[in-house]
Amino acid sequence: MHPNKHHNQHVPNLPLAVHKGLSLIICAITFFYSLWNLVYLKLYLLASVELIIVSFSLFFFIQALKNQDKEWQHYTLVGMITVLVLLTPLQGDIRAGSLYWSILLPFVYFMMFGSRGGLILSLLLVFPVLYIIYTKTTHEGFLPYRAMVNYTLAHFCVWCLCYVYESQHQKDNLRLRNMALEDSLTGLKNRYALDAAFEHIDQHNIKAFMLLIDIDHFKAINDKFGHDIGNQILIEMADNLQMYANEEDVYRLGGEEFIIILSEKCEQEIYSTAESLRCFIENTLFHQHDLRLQLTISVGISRFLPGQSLSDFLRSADHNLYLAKQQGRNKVNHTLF
Ligand SMILES: Nc1nc2c(ncn2[C@@H]2O[C@H](COP(=O)(O)OP(=O)(O)OP(=O)(O)O)[C@@H](O)[C@H]2O)c(=O)[nH]1
Repeated sequence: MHPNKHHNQHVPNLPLAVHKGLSLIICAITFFYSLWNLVYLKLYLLASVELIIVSFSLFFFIQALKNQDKEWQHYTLVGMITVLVLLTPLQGDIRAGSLYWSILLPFVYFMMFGSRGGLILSLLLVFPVLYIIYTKTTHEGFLPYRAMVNYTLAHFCVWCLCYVYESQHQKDNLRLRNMALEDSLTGLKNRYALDAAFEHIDQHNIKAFMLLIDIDHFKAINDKFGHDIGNQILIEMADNLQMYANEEDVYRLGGEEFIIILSEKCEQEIYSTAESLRCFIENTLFHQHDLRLQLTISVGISRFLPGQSLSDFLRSADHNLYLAKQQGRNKVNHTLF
């Protein structure tokens, strides 16, 4: 083990989904209609509303490009599209077919607000659309009623499709996210999850400590008993570490290295926890098939200093771990007091 031999690779933060494309498309289409309504149809109120929407969607697009889009902007954008889609047939002639655009709204709602938000907003949309169909369709041959039934059925089908698709999409996203943050062998959180935890510590200036734990002479176990037994030992070690800390605070960094993040404790408590963990592992027999293995760990502790990067936080723990190994292993090394 050498200090600073790893922990330097940059792990990007996953960006929040932004709807750049949607705001740009809305901007372009609405601009086209605003010119049409202004110049040809002379529908000045509608054209003015459309030009306001053009300006907002352009603004949202620029914000999204800079990854500075806010939640209220998403709501405002969707609100504006809804108003536009409903206002156009009210202002103009329903036979021009502008109400057809309303069939797209459930897609937008589900895309922007997920399955629950999409479901509610799509349901709310039905009432004003039915009102418009009823009031703007000529009352002959049951036309308004036939149009309302057709619209309701079509809307219901789109609604179901969007709901099924978006629910599955959300489940897949959650599963992928968990997979991305989880160590596949031990089920512990991985380095990516550590990045997220560190961001929280850094942002809230939390008094946090890192225990960097390394199994002593693990290579010898692999060499003597094989890689599979080595893997089982790592799993058993992960279980043991979880008994010493909140499950959420234990990470596998890779190989035979683990991390425990402890917060809101004093230096003495941190040292005592690390020391009792070391003793516990030393006195625990690892059971693999008919093998009974006794293992030891070395621990390096670091304290998070405000403004420090994760690499620095890790480097400091790594240095203390290196010293623990130098002192003969089965040791806790720290510079806490
Ligand atoms: N079974 C198994 N072995 C792994 C895994 N990842 C890394 N290793 C092995 O872990 C061993 C780590 O060995 P070293 O870093 O040399 O250190 P060590 O033998 O533990 O000795 P010290 O750390 O100096 O006490 C290497 O043999 C790696 O092949 C894994 O996922 N499964």
